[in-house]
Amino acid sequence: MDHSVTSMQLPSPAKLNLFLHITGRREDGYHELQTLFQFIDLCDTLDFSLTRDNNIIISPAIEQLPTEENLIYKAAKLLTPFKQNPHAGVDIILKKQLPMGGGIGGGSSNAATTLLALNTLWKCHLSLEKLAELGVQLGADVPVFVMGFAAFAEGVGEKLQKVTLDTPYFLLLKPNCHVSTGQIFTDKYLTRDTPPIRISHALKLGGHNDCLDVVRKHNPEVNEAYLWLKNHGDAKLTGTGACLFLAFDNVRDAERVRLSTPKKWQSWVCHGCNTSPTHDALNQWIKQNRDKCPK
Ligand SMILES: C[C@](O)(CO)[C@H](O)COP(=O)(O)OP(=O)(O)OC[C@H]1O[C@@H](n2ccc(N)nc2=O)[C@H](O)[C@@H]1O
Ligand SMILES: Nc1ncnc2c1ncn2[C@@H]1O[C@H](COP(=O)(O)OP(=O)(O)OP(=O)(O)O)[C@@H](O)[C@H]1O
Repeated sequence: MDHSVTSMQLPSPAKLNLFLHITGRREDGYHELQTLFQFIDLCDTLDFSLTRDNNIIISPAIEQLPTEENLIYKAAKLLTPFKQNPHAGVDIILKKQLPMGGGIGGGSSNAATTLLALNTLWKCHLSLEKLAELGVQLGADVPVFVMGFAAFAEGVGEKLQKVTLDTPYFLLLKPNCHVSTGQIFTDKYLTRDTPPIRISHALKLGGHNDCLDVVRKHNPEVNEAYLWLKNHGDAKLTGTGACLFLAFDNVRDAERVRLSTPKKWQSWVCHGCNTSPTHDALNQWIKQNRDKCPK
């Protein structure tokens, strides 16, 4: 078989929460949210190569993370009951660029990219909706990466309405610390009763991040970076942090502020997107391989 149809390289982008309101708490402890998700063109890359040995191999390993806990592995495992060929396996090479514990959803994105790639390579023929339903077991942020459109989200982040947003440039800052999502969501002082808003309100007026004060309290580095970034505009926290971001109309202004960023913090200039780069690349792959793929 042509090698191109047995392998696939896909980007795995980060997301930003342009705002994050916590509107309630469910009985299982999870929080009801309202958020606006946008993708950015800052990405990990995943290379998938089909094998015939029924194994899931991921390299290089992520430091201090056993393979069985890697969300890429868990996503591949979730799809194994749906493989057309029970002997099909996969070798996956992960080129990691996204910082972990940054609130930009790198792990969830890797899981979604794996679901999308293997659904095609293993010919599972599952719909995006079914993949999102499987993916939410791995993390609240997986469905938006599976669906691949910028979205107003409710529930725990899985009830998605497609939106079209402005696509500014962002300066993204990663303070030198790792925020535990679980710790933020269990803090007794977290605001959990922001009144729900309508999507029209969200699109017109935006919102705030209810996690910001609690994250700043637990993480002095985030506080310091927030105060620094605020001097340059409307600084925001994504998810439960640690990353902060600021929107710009043009790339020059974003680069100018980045140049003055204290070197102790990682920083990137990136572009907001309404479609996930994973979907753009997957659609391209499908177009190129349509005639070569046996049904
Ligand atoms: C904060 C966001 O990034 C916003 O997009 C997500 O809601 C978090 O998604 P995530 O990192 O995929 O989070 P998960 O792995 O599902 O959950 C981590 C922990 O955070 C808490 N958690 C998470 C999401 C949520 N809506 N309510 C919660 O209370 C739970 O204690 C959970 O054990
Ligand atoms: N493939 C993966 N890439 C990154 N992290 C992973 C992966 N698999 C499992 N993890 C675990 O998930 C944790 C959170 O990683 P992730 O990059 O998704 O953080 P995050 O950006 O804060 O996510 P979120 O915005 O969803 O809270 C990591 O600390 C790591 O232990």
